[in-house]
Amino acid sequence: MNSFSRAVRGIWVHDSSVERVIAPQVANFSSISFSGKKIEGVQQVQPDVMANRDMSSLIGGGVRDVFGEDSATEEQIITPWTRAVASGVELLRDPRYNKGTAFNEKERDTHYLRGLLPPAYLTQDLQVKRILDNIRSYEEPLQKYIAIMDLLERNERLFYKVLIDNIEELLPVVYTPTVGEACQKYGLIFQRPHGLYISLKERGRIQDVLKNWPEKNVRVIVVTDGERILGLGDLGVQGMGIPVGKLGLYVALGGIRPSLCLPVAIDVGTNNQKLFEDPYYIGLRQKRATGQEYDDLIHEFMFAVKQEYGEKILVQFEDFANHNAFKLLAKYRETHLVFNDDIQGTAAVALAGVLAALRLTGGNLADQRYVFLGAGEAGTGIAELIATETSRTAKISIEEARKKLWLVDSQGLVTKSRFESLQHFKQNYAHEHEPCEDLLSTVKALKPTILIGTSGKGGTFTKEAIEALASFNEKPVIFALSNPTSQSECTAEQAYTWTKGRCVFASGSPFNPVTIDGKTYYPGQSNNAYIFPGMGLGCVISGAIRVHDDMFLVAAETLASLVTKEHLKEGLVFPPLQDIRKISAHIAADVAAKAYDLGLATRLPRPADLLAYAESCQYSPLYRPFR
Ligand SMILES: O=C([O-])CC(=O)C(=O)O
Ligand SMILES: [Mg+2]
Repeated sequence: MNSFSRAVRGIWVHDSSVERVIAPQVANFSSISFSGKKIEGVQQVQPDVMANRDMSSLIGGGVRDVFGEDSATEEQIITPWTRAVASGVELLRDPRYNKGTAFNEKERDTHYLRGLLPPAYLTQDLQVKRILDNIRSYEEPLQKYIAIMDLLERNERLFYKVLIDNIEELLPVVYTPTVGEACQKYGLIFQRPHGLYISLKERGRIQDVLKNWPEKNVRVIVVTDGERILGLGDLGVQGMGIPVGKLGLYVALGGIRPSLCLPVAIDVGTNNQKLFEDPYYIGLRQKRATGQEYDDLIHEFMFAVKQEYGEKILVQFEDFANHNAFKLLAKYRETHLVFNDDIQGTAAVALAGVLAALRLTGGNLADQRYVFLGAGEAGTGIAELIATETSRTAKISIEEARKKLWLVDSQGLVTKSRFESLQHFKQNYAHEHEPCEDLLSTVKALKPTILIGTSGKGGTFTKEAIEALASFNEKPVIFALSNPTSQSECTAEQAYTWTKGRCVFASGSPFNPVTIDGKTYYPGQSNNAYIFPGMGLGCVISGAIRVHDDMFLVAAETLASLVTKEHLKEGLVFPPLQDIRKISAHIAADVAAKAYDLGLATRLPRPADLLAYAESCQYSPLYRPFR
């Protein structure tokens, strides 16, 4: 290495504020550009350079040998990672560091930006306002989605600032319902790729693929195989929109820093005929791999991520079809830090909603009778968490507690007589009863106090069923949880109208307030976005190595406890989303405390004030000054 490149190493040591990692994947790589100049002959950074990285990003004690160079044996392949200070046009094109018109005069000089930007200087706040004005000018939700995701590709901090400052307005754009439409048209609207695509073509070399991801210190992965995207079914690899959206919320709602997040779409094909016919489809055009071939790919992935990122990598399974979702969770919860958001996250948010609703309707968990329309991941996940909490608080057996919860699937009421033909995850809820062929007859026969929709099918809470529910409950609780809005079991307006304004209503996707006869009702949003960002932050700050069900129970209790009397007076059973970062910090602190109590936390010593610690770890999207 010549003296010039040694000098460059010295500069790296002193400047970590604008550092970035670049990935010279080409075999003959021999130069990098530095401050607009080409530097020849730089091949490999000494591992000790990494010691000068921003170590606060290694929350909870990450591994130092992040590039795996120290530990590599002579036969092992290493990737010649190197870093450079970004400047000039490259700085403007780097979304992590770009500030656009918010670069000040001094930064424009120091970083070779003169002339590359128009003369005006805008504050970040003014940029936020400008972006909002732009987004609001689009009529179609999908146009808004494209515009804001485009911002993420240009200027990451501005994207998160816009999102964090305007959560209530923008959540429906970056998340349900619009993200559903975005996934359906993902090929058409495809611009720059987000996240990591792992298809059957990468079989046998998934770890190498992970090495192509520019961040080495990943702590949270959201992964889907695209088979059951929201209530929209199989969208193949276009399900990528979901991990990208969910990780956006990990950052905006939870405060996990963006560089720690990795969205993954696993592509094993699709059984969606429409996608085969779509010329713009971006995935493999083959039927879904199943059985051993499927299991092997997932297994390789699960072990590659642990190999690459260590024991404390959190993997969130998202939008897998029922048959795989339960199986994968059962298989990997023993060996990895994993949870399934559709089973466990949805369950925690629904339990929180029920706990808060009981403060409005009176009674306790054990007094309730529940009917679920839909007996898949969400339905059985919620049922099991409610049964667990009921068993714990009422001091009855879990079997007794389960008897209060009834499932209705496409064949009607789940009963003992159907036991043999039931999928295993429904069997705990096959109670003795006469057959009921649909929701209406079930509601009439069982007289539930709480009705929960997890069917993935829109319009399935019929007027007759809701009116029947309202006929024997003063304040019926109705949760229509399926997503996106088109799949919601009923609308907020229908629920309030059919119950003459008496119901406590929440839905998975947002509905606007409804005014009937001069009275306004405020529907709640029972979406797992209340839980997973805080759950993830709690795992990361405690260095948890496994997710225990009690961590979801505590997350639900914490969320419910944050619902105030004032919220309840308005009929709200969830706290306002605009407070979500605080809510997430509370959930994170309590989840972390539970992880410590259970001996699952590795970040030692345990911080004395976990809430203050959680808040101090939250990512801020404010621009940082450059030299
Ligand atoms: O993404 C959402 O809005 C909630 C969720 O996990 C699902 O519906 O699959
Ligand atoms: Mg989901």
